[in-house]
Amino acid sequence: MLLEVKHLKKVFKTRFSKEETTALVDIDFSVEEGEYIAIMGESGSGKTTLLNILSTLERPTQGQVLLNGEEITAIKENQLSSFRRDHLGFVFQEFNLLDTLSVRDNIYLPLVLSKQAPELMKTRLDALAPKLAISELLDKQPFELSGGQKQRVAVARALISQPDLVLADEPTAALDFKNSENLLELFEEINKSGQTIIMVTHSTLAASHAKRVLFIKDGVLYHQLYRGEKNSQAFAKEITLSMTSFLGTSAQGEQHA
Ligand SMILES: Nc1ncnc2c1ncn2[C@@H]1O[C@H](COP(=O)(O)OP(=O)(O)OP(=O)(O)O)[C@@H](O)[C@H]1O
Repeated sequence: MLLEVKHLKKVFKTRFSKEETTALVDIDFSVEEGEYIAIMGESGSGKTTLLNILSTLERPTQGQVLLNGEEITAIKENQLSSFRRDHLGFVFQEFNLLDTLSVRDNIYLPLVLSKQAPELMKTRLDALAPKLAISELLDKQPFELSGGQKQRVAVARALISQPDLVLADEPTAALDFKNSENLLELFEEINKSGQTIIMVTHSTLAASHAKRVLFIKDGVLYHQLYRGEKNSQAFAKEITLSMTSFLGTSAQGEQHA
């Protein structure tokens, strides 16, 4: 099993008050290599907290996360950044590219930080750039790119270290419909080539491209759907029905996928 999430609980305590918020009550699931999972839930349901724990940015109050059998929730503070660099790839809503670096250097950054040889960086980028349609963009600066182009560069940066797991936080939220569709197709292709992906999203459309959707409510995983052989339109309908019946609301986010 690639990822095992065992009985995660997260309680936030505010420093100056006695108030506590239980963001995650008891979250338990596992992920096989090659899966593509979307995590959905209403605002405040605990999605970001869960993703932050999987990213090792946040520690759980109770429970464990194992990646390839290694307990990542127990990694020492001073080893966390190198762990993240070597094993995880991140794609964020706001791209998080550094404007002072060229596109190429942005993509190389995780490998520069882990002191990889320049030849290896070039070989990896030469293989990735055509797949992501960014070959023409490598010498530009991020501020010269459109949102869709920036997100493809961010995906290249996430993939260049050949991570065990790509974690994406609302990756289509800042994109228009067409660029969202392009990014979701790209994620599907990347997944087909073997990359495991976990994506948090409000968007039914985005989730409908995944192979499995986990629904979280009030810090509990209470439902999941498998796509199976369905196309994304049929799966989107099923997700909407689940959202409506289980969450008591209709799915959000259709305006920008
Ligand atoms: N650092 C923190 N300190 C205190 N409470 C927090 C903190 N982070 C999150 N929470 C609380 O934990 C609960 C879950 O928040 P979380 O951000 O995980 O939800 P979410 O599903 O990602 O929401 P959204 O979709 O709006 O991003 C909320 O009640 C939130 O207020």
